[in-house]
Amino acid sequence: MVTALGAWWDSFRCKPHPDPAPDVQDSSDARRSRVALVALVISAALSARPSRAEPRTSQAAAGLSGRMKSSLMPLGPPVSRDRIIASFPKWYTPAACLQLKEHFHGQVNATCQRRNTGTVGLNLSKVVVVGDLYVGKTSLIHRFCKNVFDRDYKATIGVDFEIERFEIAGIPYSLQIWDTAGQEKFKCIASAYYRGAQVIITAFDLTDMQTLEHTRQWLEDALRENEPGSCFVFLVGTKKDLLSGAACEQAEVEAVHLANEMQAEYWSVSAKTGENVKAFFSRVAALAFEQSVLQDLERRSSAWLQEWREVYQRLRRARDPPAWVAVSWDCLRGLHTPHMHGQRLLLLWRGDVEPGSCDVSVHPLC
Ligand SMILES: Nc1nc2c(ncn2[C@@H]2O[C@H](COP(=O)(O)OP(=O)(O)OP(=O)(O)O)[C@@H](O)[C@H]2O)c(=O)[nH]1
Repeated sequence: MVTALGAWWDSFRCKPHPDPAPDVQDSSDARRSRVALVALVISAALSARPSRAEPRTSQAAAGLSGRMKSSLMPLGPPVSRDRIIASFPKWYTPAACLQLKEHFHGQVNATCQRRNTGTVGLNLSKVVVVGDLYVGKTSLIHRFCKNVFDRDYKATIGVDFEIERFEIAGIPYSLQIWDTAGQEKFKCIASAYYRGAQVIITAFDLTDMQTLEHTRQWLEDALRENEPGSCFVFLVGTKKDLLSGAACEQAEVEAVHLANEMQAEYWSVSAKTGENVKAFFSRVAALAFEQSVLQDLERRSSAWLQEWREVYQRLRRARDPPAWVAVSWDCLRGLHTPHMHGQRLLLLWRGDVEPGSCDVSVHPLC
């Protein structure tokens, strides 16, 4: 049935429809003669089929069944426990943070619970770490990704990157973390990798306030390669373990001031002791994830609205409106809109549900 609907939809979309005659019996007649109610039955096939990979149990995943869930799960081992983010990680200081919310956006929560996140452009965010040489960029990344600390300095040549997997609100998500060289002679190589960053981390050494000043230039260079307003910016003071509490607080006052100027979120960390490192990257991941989901929802909602408008216009003009119309799965969410009342039709099939992964049937009730 799905194939038949798909074929019909192709013909409905591709072939020109006759223009409406002035006295054409349009959908209002259809409305009078037959109010069609449609019931969708999405069959138990959803839950009956075995999943490809058993996901890690999490709150959001627990209520979901079978095929749809598994199609969103990555292949490979489950993410480690400390990469599972169920609630929104907190800021370091409210004096310089990107947002004060303690929960995921309502729409993001709802989308994740339905497992209705898209797949394109959502599963991975690019993070670029910049700053002077020797401030501790590589050490910060290695502490987080490998849980190691090397006291010997080895300069980064050009760039390097790590991919770190998370599960956020039940959805698999990864950060691609780019470590760039701080040495001037490698700057032109590194800057070629700034493009497409969703997050820019500007690092400085808390024991060397000159490196804080230089973060302005690093940020400017990184932003130049990206769309205005498209990146989250973090300012990170490293080597916290080398300062007394009072000295750290003093350095932070200056750093927070600059962070506000840069519209950045501020964090103090130590790669040596690991202090704040996980919390920091969890915050980065959660903010990037939330933004990706919201952007994806926006993209998709404009796509389905466009599609629905097109279908609706054609139906209004059609001499002999079809009994069934195939529209995208996302259009289902528009069914309760006033546009739909009295339409004798409906729907359902969308390309990104795997063919055969669920049975969908439509029952006109009267
Ligand atoms: N005590 C202490 N030392 C640190 C910390 N982070 C980094 N270091 C040391 O600082 C030095 C420089 O660290 P790197 O991570 O290599 O610095 P980098 O910013 O990546 O340097 P480039 O690759 O040249 O840009 C190394 O000797 C590290 O061991 C820290 O949190 N505490």
